[in-house]
Amino acid sequence: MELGWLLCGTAVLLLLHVLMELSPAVNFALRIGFYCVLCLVSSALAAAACLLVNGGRTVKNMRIIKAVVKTFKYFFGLRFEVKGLENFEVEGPAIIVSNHQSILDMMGLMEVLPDNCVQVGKKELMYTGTVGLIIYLGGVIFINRKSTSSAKMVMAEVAKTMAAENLKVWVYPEGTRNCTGDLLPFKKGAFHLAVQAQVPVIPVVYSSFTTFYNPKTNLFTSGKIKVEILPPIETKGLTSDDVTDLTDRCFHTMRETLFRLSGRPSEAKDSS
Ligand SMILES: CCCCC/C=C\C/C=C\CCCCCCCC(=O)SCCNC(=O)CCNC(=O)[C@H](O)C(C)(C)COP(=O)(O)OP(=O)(O)OC[C@H]1O[C@@H](n2cnc3c(N)ncnc32)[C@H](O)[C@@H]1OP(=O)(O)O
Ligand SMILES: CCCCCCCC/C=C\CCCCCCCC(=O)OC[C@@H](O)COP(=O)(O)O
Repeated sequence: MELGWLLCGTAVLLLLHVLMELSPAVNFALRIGFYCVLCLVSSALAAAACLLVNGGRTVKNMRIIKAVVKTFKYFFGLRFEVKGLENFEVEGPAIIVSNHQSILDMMGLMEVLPDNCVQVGKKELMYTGTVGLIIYLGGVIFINRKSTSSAKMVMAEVAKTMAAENLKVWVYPEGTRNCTGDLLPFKKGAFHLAVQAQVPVIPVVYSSFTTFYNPKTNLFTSGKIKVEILPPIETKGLTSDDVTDLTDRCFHTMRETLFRLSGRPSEAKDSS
């Protein structure tokens, strides 16, 4: 009986292996499916640990989440080469902005996440089962992207509490995932937040995933991701009139870095 199950299991695994070798679509679906299952299962286990250790929703839970998610890269053959971690060592709160390519970014995020740092996320993430639960427990700030006024209100509240709680806040200024190898124009929320709280902006750039991950062509193989944490941009003395300039400056710096890390000729001057 047990031998029967063993043979059956081996046959299923072999079949999946052959299908993955033959069809990029199957390979892609199985690898992304596995990533989602890994997130859902790990989130359930991590949520139990967070509740036991820290008792509820707190940024302290990010340490537990980080420890778990940092192991995921080994399942997918991903390697990170990180430079500039010392740039996170600013005194007090800061806004961190980075490019956002895929749901796989959670691995890159946790690879470098500094202490006392929460992310801004779309409110729909709350309804992703155990993943929503762990994101809630980690203290993520939820915004409604469909309502600018309510998003602005949430951000203004964050600007007030950042100093009191010595928080760093991680924002994806493109506002959505973008896996084209370039940046989308930046939304201004992160930069308003930095100016309102008078805290520095720290840009973080991940090299393009396009050589190993492309949902349009069902590409998902192993690969290397270069990460660079850039020097902080000071906002002391800036006012809301300076937000557009600050946003543009950060966009161009990050775009140039993205192209350099991805081995692509710089086109930063052609577009804004
Ligand atoms: C253990 C296993 C675990 C498994 C899982 C692994 C890990 C999970 C754990 C934790 C990690 C969680 C990570 C979550 C990541 C989530 C990622 C996302 O959800 S990205 C999408 C959501 N984020 C964003 O959208 C942020 C970027 N967007 C913005 O900043 C926007 O500006 C906005 C605030 C949302 C508003 O956007 P909207 O499109 O409505 O408007 P505009 O940006 O065009 O602005 C219009 C207008 O308003 C002015 N403005 C904007 N913000 C402000 C402000 N705060 N104050 C004043 N004015 C503001 C802006 O300048 C524009 O005016 P003008 O054109 O005149 O300049
Ligand atoms: C009971 C409900 C069950 C729902 C099951 C949902 C399954 C989802 C499981 C695992 C997915 C892992 C997701 C990890 C979190 C990813 C955060 C993220 O990258 O969000 C995308 C968001 O930034 C931008 O969204 P859009 O690009 O605008 O779209």
